[in-house]
Amino acid sequence: MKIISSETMRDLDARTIANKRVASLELMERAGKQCSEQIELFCSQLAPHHKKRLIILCGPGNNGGDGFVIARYLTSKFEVKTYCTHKQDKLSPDAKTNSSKVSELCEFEASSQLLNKITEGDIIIDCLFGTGLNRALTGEYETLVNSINASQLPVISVDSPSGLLSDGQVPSAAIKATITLSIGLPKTSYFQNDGPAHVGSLINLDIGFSKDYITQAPSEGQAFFAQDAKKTLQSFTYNSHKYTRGQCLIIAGSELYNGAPIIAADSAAVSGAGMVILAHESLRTPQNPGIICLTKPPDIIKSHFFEKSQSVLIGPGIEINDKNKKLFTHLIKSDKALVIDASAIDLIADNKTLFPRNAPTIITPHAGELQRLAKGLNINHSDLSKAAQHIAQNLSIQVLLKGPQSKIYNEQGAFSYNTSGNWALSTAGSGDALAGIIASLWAKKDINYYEQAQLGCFIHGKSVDFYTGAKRSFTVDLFPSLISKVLHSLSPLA
Ligand SMILES: NC(=O)C1=CN([C@@H]2O[C@H](COP(=O)(O)OP(=O)(O)OC[C@H]3O[C@@H](n4cnc5c(N)ncnc54)[C@H](O)[C@@H]3O)[C@@H](O)[C@H]2O)[C@@H](O)CC1
Ligand SMILES: [K+]
Repeated sequence: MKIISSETMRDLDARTIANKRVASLELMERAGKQCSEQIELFCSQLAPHHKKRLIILCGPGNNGGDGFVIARYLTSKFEVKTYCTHKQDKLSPDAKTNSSKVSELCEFEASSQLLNKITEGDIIIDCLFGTGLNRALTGEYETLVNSINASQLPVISVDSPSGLLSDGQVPSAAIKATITLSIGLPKTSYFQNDGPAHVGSLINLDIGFSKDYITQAPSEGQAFFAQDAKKTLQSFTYNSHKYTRGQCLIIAGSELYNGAPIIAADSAAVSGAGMVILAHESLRTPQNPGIICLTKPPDIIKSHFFEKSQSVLIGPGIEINDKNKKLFTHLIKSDKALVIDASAIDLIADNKTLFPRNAPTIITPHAGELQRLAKGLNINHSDLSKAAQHIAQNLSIQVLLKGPQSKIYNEQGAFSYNTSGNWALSTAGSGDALAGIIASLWAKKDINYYEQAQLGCFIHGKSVDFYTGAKRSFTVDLFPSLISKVLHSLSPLA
């Protein structure tokens, strides 16, 4: 999905309204309704004893207007308190209209009391400022935002965490959101400067801007959202069988790291491939008995398992020894779609003359692995994003640079941000699941490999977004069931 500037977003709003495609109040109604659905969904995932009392904070502009619509939709379902910073007659016209529909539920001109009020609730809905914020927050706003951040309460920001400027800078204070509900299209501020540290999980809400306006809007980059995932997830036909669904081979593990292959294989098996073959070094078995396990296979490259596989994943938990070095060179020379993860990434530099390959390749490094590879290839690695782009173009491969906002570069150096996931992913074994998911999605011929890689990264992140327990208690054995939940949310036919 296209990322646009806040200025372009305002222009899109204005054109839509001026050309009478959709009335401004109707746009606000759609925004508020969809936000309230997402808030309800968030509440449904909380522990049963959680009181779910909502505090909606509304500013003077249309961002506040969205808040009044949300209040109207949610008041019959939750205990809702709505506070507005301004008097009703000082609000923007649409905010005023919507405030009048809930005026008996709302306290106006409440700025000075807000500090005491926020702790009367359990979830804060931030509708103070959206794309109209044009300067740093000061005075009471700055104090309020700092107190909200210190409150340890979940905050759902509508369209933008209040205080985040359109270039992603936070000159004074800004809400550190748990979730940001982006209205219309994602804005540059989410991805630049201080943006990533403030937006939390991103969800984009399509409120029905006309397709031609969106096409004409200048693009500031690409990001992958649930809407993209829905379009990219392939469906299978009634006569699918295990071979048409694809076969993927996973070469992973060592005596020491014998869990990594299990996580990768179990994640691959639930992501679409009809057959998953695991070649590994220990007697440990995956959760899924359908996975074919080859323990210490003598020469996997000569086996029919290799021949029949459309994709091969190499890396999770492998030891760098002569046998694996030789195997790696064979794989690079082969015509298989390759997913290269973990310590196998370290073997690329010695094989750099074998690139570009004749088949799609993706590497999935975290920052440290990318730095090592860049060093090995004599590429400047002071700026990791530039190094990733350089490597992608030079070797003609895809590079998935893992991090809080993972980026996926294609062979031409263009990239897209992933928008799912949270810090629960920062646990050992998480990357093995990601590599397994992508290998599974790549176990097919004639697909758009770049789109499928983005889909894989999105599914992986969304799995932990769907996890309803304490984030710190998330363990990687939960990936298979969560992946299945994510896929089902993307399509009832998944
Ligand atoms: N028709 C539309 O334009 C739609 C707008 N929508 C919502 O409206 C938002 C944009 O609305 P607006 O353009 O009214 O802008 P905002 O509601 O973001 O804020 C504008 C107001 O904040 C004041 N302000 C700006 N910076 C400030 C600061 N640092 N300290 C104190 N006050 C400050 C301005 O003077 C103005 O009164 C979007 O982010 C979105 O949430 C949605 O309802 C969809 C439709
Ligand atoms: K906001």
